[in-house]
Amino acid sequence: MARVAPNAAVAVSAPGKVLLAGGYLVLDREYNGLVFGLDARIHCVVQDVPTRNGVSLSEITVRSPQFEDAVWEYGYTLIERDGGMQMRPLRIDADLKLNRNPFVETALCYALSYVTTVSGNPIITPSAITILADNDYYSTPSDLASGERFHNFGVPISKAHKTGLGSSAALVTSLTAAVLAHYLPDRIDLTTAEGKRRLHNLAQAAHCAAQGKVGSGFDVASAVFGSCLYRRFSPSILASHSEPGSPGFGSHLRATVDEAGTPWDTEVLKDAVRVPAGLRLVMCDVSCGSGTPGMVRKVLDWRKQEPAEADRVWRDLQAANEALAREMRALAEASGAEPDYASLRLCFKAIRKNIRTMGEKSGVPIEPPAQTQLLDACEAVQGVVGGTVPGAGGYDAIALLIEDQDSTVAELQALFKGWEFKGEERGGGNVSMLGVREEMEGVKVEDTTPYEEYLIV
Ligand SMILES: Nc1ncnc2c1ncn2[C@@H]1O[C@H](COP(=O)(O)OP(=O)(O)OP(=O)(O)O)[C@@H](O)[C@H]1O
Ligand SMILES: C[C@@](O)(CCOP(=O)(O)O)CC(=O)O
Repeated sequence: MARVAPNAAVAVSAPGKVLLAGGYLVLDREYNGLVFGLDARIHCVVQDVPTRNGVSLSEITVRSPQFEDAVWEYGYTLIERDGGMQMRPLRIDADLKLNRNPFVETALCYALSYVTTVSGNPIITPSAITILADNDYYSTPSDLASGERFHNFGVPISKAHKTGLGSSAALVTSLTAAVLAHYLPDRIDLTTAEGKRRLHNLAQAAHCAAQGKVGSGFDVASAVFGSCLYRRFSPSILASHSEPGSPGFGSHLRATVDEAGTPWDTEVLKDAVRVPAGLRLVMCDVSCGSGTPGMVRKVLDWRKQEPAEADRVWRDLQAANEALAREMRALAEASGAEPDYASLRLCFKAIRKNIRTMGEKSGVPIEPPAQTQLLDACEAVQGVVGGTVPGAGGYDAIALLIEDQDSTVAELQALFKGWEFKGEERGGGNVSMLGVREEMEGVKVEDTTPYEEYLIV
């Protein structure tokens, strides 16, 4: 039987995200979210492992060399009755504990199950996969003295400080894309709309399975398509998906990904999202204690209890979010005259006001007073147009739209240097600017040369 013919080595990268507007709303298909890709990417390189003396073991090794103990070795077996590909973790540490990475394991299981079903060929050749993450996922520029392209953090991933850029979605997307490009070079083209759509569907299915719940998927969508106005898929598309290993999983997955039965109703509007020339996004990491657990559940519980009041808040916030997207696009398309950011400022004010209402009414600190003070202070800086608590909000981050000039960045840095969180039980935190900005493009097939020094040869 012929083997699935791989490319010798392929590299793919996918961007991180910020949900500038639309947190909570985007969980409901009635509403949408304004999501920006960020220029912090996760890169995956798949290399063919040559067979020795004609003998090849069915093994795939995945390494994430920036972290300690970040090697995952898998044996893979095709399960009978079309059950898909089973990944068996092989490496066991001294305490007989398996060091598992559910995102890597599930993404591989889904991608290889899809590859074997599409190619009709059960034989997958062994490979070595390297994951490389841009440093901003786990640090700020001032944390790093080395200036190394891919910093060695010297800790296990579980101990790394996450900055909230959506590492798991970017990882699942780039890993899935790299496996598809490696094993199905003639059957999927990630530069086409159709190829991206299949990648999106497969990565959403794997990401939901790995995290054990069907979220809105805005992070996977922006990892695939880049910045966009996003309307989620109906959760029913994935809610009743069969389990890997169960009879028919392979065909079911293929039908879902290729939209053989039900088409996916995801809406990704790329043209609706622009950043006007002369402006940029800035992300700031706030370490002011940890976020409140269960924020999403509490907000949704309140919405269920008070549907009429919640609908008003949802509608007002949606209108404010749409106005922001519209205004940014209008400014991007306007030419000539000196730009006037007055309406854009009002859009941010309206979003923040509605978010605070949502937080007060549901009893969840979405834009808590500490973040209100910080955002107000940022908005008073010359060149700052406006800001939000992105995504689910809380104490973790702020996102700002600013004039793209060094003086504004320097003034913000100075503000953050002396910033103290006051008047809350969560004192002692600090604020730092990440080295990232918006990125319009999603998944990219990359040249492998820049990664070579990090690969096992
Ligand atoms: N560089 C990496 N190498 C291997 N696995 C990684 C890497 N980065 C992230 N992961 C996987 O993703 C998990 C983190 O996912 P999680 O959803 O908790 O964070 P996140 O996606 O960064 O969150 P957020 O949506 O708040 O930004 C890690 O525990 C690990 O399994
Ligand atoms: C609250 C929510 O709408 C956004 C969460 O965003 P983030 O993980 O905080 O960036 C949840 C979701 O969309 O899955």
